[in-house]
Amino acid sequence: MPDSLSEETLLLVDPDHDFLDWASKHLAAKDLRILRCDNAANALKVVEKTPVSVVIASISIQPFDGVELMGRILQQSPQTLVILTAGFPSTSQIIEATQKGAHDVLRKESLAFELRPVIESALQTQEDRRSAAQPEPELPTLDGRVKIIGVSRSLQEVFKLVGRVARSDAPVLIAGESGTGKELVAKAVHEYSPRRQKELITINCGAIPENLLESELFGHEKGSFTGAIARRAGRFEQADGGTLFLDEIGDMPLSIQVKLLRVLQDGSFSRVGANDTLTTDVRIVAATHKNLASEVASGRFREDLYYRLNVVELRIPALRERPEDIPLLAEYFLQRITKKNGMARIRISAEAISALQSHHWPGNVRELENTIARACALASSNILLPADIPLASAPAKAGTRIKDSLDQIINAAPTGEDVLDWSGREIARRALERSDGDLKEASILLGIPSSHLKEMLAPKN
Ligand SMILES: Nc1ncnc2c1ncn2[C@@H]1O[C@H](COP(=O)(O)OP(=O)(O)OP(=O)(O)O)[C@@H](O)[C@H]1O
Repeated sequence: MPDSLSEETLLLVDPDHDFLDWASKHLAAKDLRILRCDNAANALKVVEKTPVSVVIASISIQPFDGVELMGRILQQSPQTLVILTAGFPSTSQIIEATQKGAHDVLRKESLAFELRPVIESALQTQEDRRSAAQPEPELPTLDGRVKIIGVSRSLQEVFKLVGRVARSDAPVLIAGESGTGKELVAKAVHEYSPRRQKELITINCGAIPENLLESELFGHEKGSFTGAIARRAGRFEQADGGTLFLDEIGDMPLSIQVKLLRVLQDGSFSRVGANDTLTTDVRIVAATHKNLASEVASGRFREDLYYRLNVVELRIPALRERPEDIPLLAEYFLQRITKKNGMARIRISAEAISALQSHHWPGNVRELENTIARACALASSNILLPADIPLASAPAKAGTRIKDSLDQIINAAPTGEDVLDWSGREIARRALERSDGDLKEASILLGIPSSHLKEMLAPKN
């Protein structure tokens, strides 16, 4: 350890004595005092008596767990940095621990490489903070419900960021390819925020025609346009006190971007056809699969709005960049799909997992979910082998099948109808039929968002 980190006290809390021995040796340095405890009650007594700079504690310590230990330590010593460790921290453990003030949450198995640099940087943070340290505000107890699977480092960093930003009102911009889980992350931001008792309203800016989007967002007065038969509140009013999730913000027309900017600046807006100004208290979470900076450069997105929205950016990595998430995601979808359909348990072979991990996944997690759903439907035994998994990079035979299906669709289109409109509607209708009318299920089957499916089903003029 560098000299600048001298005269610090580090407390290791873990039930495993071998780990305590290893970590004490591994971190030993001149002028670094290392204390150790194998239970939480004693650790608390140590912190009561001795100023401790950094605590590194196992989440599964006894007689109360590491998260509770951290809460009690931070109550009496808000300056202390607490790092929690767990064999396999769950999404909610990471978010909650970070939100309740953990400096970091680490997987046990990565400690051999990470422990020393993490402690060094924590001690450095302590030095930097020493003069101006402010206690973290106490946070309400949270019980998030959204289930997000992810063990990759990159996704766990996203969870930590969610934990940090959820409690503020700052706008959040979630970026990532289609199907990476942007909507799930938006839900997590809401569910872990103090606004969670109020509504999370979602609107897909790309799926609503420009002339309707304004009234959808801001509401309208009776008679303000043909079809406005009654006064109607918009999404901004409905979401008052809660969160408004603007999906596909990159598709929002420029005329509406100006109005959104006004709400972001001072919380005010007017219904379509009204002169008076209303105010609202809404937290904005926006998402896009587009590169908004290039949309700004090409004049399709307002620069001032971009900076207003991009106060906190959460970037969700593509699935192909985090193949280590695939085994757990596949298992999660398998269990969910078989349970939902009352099917017997289906397992997945190691070879099939390898095949999934080497696929490119242009449709990301949605495509994986869809692939597992199809594999379950077609499975000939209770174990999925590579041959049971229909991946898109399939051989030429698949191309022939697609051509045959296309010929069938084109031949079946009624004369006088636009074949593209008709076939889109037909595909959507068949998927819905196969899913017993369940829109969500049908959208998974096709690998498209349900808002697109709704659009495909709508009759065209
Ligand atoms: N980490 C994850 N854990 C569990 N399910 C996930 C995860 N990521 C995505 N999913 C599932 O994948 C599907 C697509 O996710 P979601 O709709 O949040 O993606 P998106 O990025 O918003 O997509 P789009 O840009 O097309 O709207 C959903 O069914 C969601 O539940």
